[in-house]
Amino acid sequence: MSQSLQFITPSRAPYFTLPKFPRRSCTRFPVINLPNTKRSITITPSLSSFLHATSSRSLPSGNSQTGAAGVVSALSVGATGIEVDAVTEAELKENGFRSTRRTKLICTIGPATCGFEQLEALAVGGMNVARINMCHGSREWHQTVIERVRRLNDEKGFAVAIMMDTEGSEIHMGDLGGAASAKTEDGEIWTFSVRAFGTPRPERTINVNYDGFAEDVKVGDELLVDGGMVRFEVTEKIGPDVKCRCTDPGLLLPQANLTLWRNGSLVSERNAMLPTISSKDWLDIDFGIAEGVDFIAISFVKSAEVINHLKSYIAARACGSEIAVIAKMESVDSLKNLEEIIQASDGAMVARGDLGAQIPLEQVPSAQQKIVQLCRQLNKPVIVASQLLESMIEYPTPTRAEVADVSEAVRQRADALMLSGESAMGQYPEKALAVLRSVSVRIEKWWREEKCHEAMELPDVGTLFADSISEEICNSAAKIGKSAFGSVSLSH
Ligand SMILES: Nc1ncnc2c1ncn2[C@@H]1O[C@H](COP(=O)(O)OP(=O)(O)OP(=O)(O)O)[C@@H](O)[C@H]1O
Ligand SMILES: CC(=O)C(=O)O
Ligand SMILES: [K+]
Ligand SMILES: [Mg+2]
Repeated sequence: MSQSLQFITPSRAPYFTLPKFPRRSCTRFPVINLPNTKRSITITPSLSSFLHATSSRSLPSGNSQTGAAGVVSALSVGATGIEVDAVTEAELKENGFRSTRRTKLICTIGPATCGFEQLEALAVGGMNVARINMCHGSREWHQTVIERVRRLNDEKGFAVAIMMDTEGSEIHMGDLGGAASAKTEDGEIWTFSVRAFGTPRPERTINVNYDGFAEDVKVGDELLVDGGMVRFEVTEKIGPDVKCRCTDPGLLLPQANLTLWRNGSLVSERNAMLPTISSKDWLDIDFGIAEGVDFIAISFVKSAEVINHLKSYIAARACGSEIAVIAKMESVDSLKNLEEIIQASDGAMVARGDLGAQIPLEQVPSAQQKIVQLCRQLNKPVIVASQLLESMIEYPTPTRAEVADVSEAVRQRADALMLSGESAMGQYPEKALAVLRSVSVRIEKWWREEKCHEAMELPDVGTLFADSISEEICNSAAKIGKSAFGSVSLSH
């Protein structure tokens, strides 16, 4: 943690800091002049990409001198210079200290972005974290991606972290016999089955990973694929085969999640007993620990217990490791136990894709607002994920509604925004990232200038008497700053 952040809130972890930075070697950059400050400082690429933006949240607005000083001190200041990564350095050179973006950007890496040059283009475009989703691809495939990201960091001065996302044991489809997707039409009958199909597989058949599937479903149930992107009605059960009629057509993607609804309620039968971390997930976690990933995101978290268990496991397996555990909020259970899960985790993700299949879609925005706000109050980083720029999988420009959605997440002060299909298999990954970046920077500027960011009351966090005094001094300093400059985040 940087000194300035300790100065701002001595008893708190910085509000924007994800706890771990990717390992990389430190290459010294030449001395440069920073336009806003006229100060000559040495910039070194570093692991502090998450730190510097934290500070911009706490800066008084409308005073570049104070702002610059705040940022300078909030960066990791080594004996010989300030540590920033290559992207921040470019931003600083171009626009000065006030330009530094605080909203971090996460890109899911898939076939569209796994090449070294493609990864480099994303890093140049502002990717702070590369996410690998263990639902897809082999461990060897993921290992190659990790190795390329590390090489980018080492050779080119980036500070891109790696997040590994577990598959989880929720019910999902198998692959599509090698096909990238399968189109369904209204009224078509498809068979969902736990049987293994030979090749070539019969037409319109889908494997399901959960043995109890045929027993759990009832004729008349609604089957939602991929958070409701495609819908079926169960029409018949024949042994292990479940025949379904397509009611909302769309594209089926490999490994897509399946959710059952009956009479307007989510069905959780025996699948509710499946462990949050499956045996395959544990092997993936061992892989992640061995590869030294920076974050492990746990899918379909139901309670704090699983987070505590995983944290103990990591501590025992990787002594001294700082792998951060992110709880993915994508189930009804996670919403019921929100506070205890967030408290136990190092950060949370609003995983709106699957969440939208477990609660009515119209409740997703309020769930997002609640999770983001609670994370802010509990001082945990929070990621808003899924369908931020869904149309950009196919088109080079976003819809106005998507831009408004991204803006709202930034205005709520989400710490990070995540691309999924847009960067994993879309046609315009770099353009989608550029939209996230420009919208983030614009909204941050807007709230600084118009002083319109979300007000926030934080609970007292000083546990010791000395902590409470320090906290009070900081709050008072922030209030003085606020009256002088009009806008200071009292929170940090
Ligand atoms: N490593 C990969 N290999 C192949 N395709 C991938 C890979 N990662 C992602 N994809 C594709 O991108 C799509 C969106 O990725 P995303 O990570 O959101 O997956 P998902 O299946 O929706 O699961 P989750 O709920 O965990 O996000 C996937 O459905 C898949 O088609
Ligand atoms: C990211 C994720 O897992 C979801 O939105 O479902
Ligand atoms: K996943
Ligand atoms: Mg999910």
